[in-house]
Amino acid sequence: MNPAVWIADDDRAVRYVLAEALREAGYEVREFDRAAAVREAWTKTRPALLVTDVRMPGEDGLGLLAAGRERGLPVIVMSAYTDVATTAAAYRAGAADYLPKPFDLDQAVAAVRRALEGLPGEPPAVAAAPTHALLGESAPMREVFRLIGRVAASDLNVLITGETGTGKELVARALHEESARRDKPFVALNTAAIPGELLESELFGHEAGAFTGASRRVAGRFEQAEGGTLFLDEIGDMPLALQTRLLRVLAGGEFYRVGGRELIRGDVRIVAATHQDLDALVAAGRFRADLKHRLDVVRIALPPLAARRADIPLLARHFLAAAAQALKLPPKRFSRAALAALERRDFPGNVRELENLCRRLAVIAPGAEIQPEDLGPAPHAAPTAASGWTGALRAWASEALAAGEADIHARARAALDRTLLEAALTAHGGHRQRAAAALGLGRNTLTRKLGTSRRRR
Ligand SMILES: Nc1ncnc2c1ncn2[C@@H]1O[C@H](COP(=O)(O)OP(=O)(O)OP(=O)(O)O)[C@@H](O)[C@H]1O
Repeated sequence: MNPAVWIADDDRAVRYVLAEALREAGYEVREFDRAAAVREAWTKTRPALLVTDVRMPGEDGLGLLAAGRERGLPVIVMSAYTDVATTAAAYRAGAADYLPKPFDLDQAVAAVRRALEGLPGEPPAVAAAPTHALLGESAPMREVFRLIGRVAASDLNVLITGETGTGKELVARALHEESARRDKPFVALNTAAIPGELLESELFGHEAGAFTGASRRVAGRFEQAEGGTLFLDEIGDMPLALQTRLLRVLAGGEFYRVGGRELIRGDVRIVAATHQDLDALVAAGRFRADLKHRLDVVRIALPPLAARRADIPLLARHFLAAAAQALKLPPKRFSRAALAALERRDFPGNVRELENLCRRLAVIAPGAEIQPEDLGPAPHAAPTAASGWTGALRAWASEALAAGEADIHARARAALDRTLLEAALTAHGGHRQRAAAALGLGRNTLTRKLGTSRRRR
């Protein structure tokens, strides 16, 4: 006999399309419009799987989820209300899967098939809903929330990828706050912001006298994060020697402080992030493949803001209100036209750039309602091949190529970085964070580039 799948949803249209798709896939389907009807039915017979909506009149789907789990039933939860907290709550309560509405029917059928193939492990204890400010309603962000909810409770290492300013650190925090480790520390270490020679002692700590200037024992980030989560930002910038060391620690779960003899056992979940293409770094021999495998167990790819423009109004309103509150300024709002203009605008610095613009507007926009003209000129489009400096660059490259010079690309990049950075630092009185924001770079990226361009000089 075909496995029986029950669907509970007060929306007839959803029940209908889902039921049809599942029947077509060979399942025996029964439909229910409320939780009470399901409860009554399973006193007589039980399905192989229950798919339930969250919001229904009367008892909600999370109640059914709990009751279903008590009966050992796999339960898939679906909802139009997707945020990290509800998604994670559903997983914590033992949902086999979570389908954000509107969902793709193939995706729903695949989820049913997966859930019937194997029950998830025992659900971890349910805790109070944590708070964090990861916003988004667009389809790609819903998918991100789903992934966070799904993997937060597991202890798997996660690799977060995405351009600068897309929210990688926020995702790392959300993973921590939604996990059983939430009462333990979340410790972040930016690999790019710390000189290579200091990184080892930053990570693993050191004993007094381990090196010149080490006057007392210092705990490293690994120790500080004990029982919690260690967020390694810009992991692609980690020097190779340290990658080897980190790999050993991850494999063995033990380490020594620098200059120390005491073996320390650590229980730390690693969440790493990079804006670089780690696979390309591996191919280029700049990142250890075995370390990548350790870190890249689950990958969460954050889309650039350009791939989720629908979220711009929501984010902009939030940032504007938050800035007004933080700076104790009278609240302002965006006119419709201003929001529409923002939605069309390019933000190479992603959410961070949008946030900075909103802060600026909270302070400088003249009226209570922000108009399109208050937004200021859009960031300049990249110059075309015919215009000024690319013409000069082309001439330079042709010459260098003709002369058979080496490292042309690296030298050109170094010169490009240096020129942009110097211009931005001059324009912003040497203030790194402002210079970075003006260029559409994260502060970390700027720090890294400053290091690189200084070394090359
Ligand atoms: N989805 C979001 N909702 C609300 N705020 C966000 C969101 N994404 C990013 N932000 C805000 O944008 C800023 C940049 O985010 P974050 O530092 O997490 O980015 P990042 O990808 O780690 O950047 P970098 O690679 O430069 O370190 C932060 O102030 C963060 O709070």
